[in-house]
Amino acid sequence: MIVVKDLKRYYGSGQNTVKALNGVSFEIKKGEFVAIMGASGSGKTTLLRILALLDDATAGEYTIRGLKVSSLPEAERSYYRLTQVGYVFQDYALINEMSAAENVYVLSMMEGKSKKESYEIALEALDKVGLTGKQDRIPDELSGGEKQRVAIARAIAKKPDIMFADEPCANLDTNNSKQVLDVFKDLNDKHGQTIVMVTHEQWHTEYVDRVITLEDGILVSDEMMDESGEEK
Ligand SMILES: Nc1ncnc2c1ncn2[C@@H]1O[C@H](COP(=O)(O)OP(=O)(O)OP(=O)(O)O)[C@@H](O)[C@H]1O
Repeated sequence: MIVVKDLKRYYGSGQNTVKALNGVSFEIKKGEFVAIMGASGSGKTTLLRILALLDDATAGEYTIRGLKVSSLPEAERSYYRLTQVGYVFQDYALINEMSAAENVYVLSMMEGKSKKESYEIALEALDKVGLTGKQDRIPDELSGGEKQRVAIARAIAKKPDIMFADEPCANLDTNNSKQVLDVFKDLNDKHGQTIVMVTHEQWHTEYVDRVITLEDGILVSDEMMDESGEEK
């Protein structure tokens, strides 16, 4: 589904060049739940942002379902990003003045769907993340884990090809982290949602199929996991 070939992302120039990604290649199959791990500064967020079309690579090739997205014109990249890619941020990125349902359906409405249809899509997405009945709460009336689940609902409402999550549990305690990871696992198991998640917590590997580890912008290991989070 995703094919990445010799991806590079350099910041700055000359002696100050930072090689955030220095030639990374891998493939991700449809329906996989993949964790990207590695020390701080190893290039995880840089990689995720390029895969989600939020940033451009300096060099290399990137295809999604055979479509060479790395060389699409910006208008098409932007359309693809809006309609096909789900992204979950560390800090939820919810709009405080809007209810949970409104936060979820704002994207559907941007796509031109009616308010009624968008609201129904939002309720279905909130139901999938275990937030039935909380559609009218604003973010301040929700726990951190619930806020992140609203953000996940917003991401899945557009039925994305792929969902990306950048340290989605970074601001959550263990209990809320488990609820969020259970939602990802459920979406992956029951709906075959392809998920790529950056994390630095070893115990999160219990939830995923595969762990890709980066070190200084290079892929240093790519392991399949069994149910207990051990390498197969
Ligand atoms: N906009 C930028 N300008 C310059 N250097 C950057 C920029 N963004 C990231 N970097 C550098 O690129 C390298 C990789 O950063 P990145 O954020 O991808 O790492 P990370 O593995 O996600 O780290 P963390 O776990 O701390 O979030 C780091 O050396 C970082 O300082």
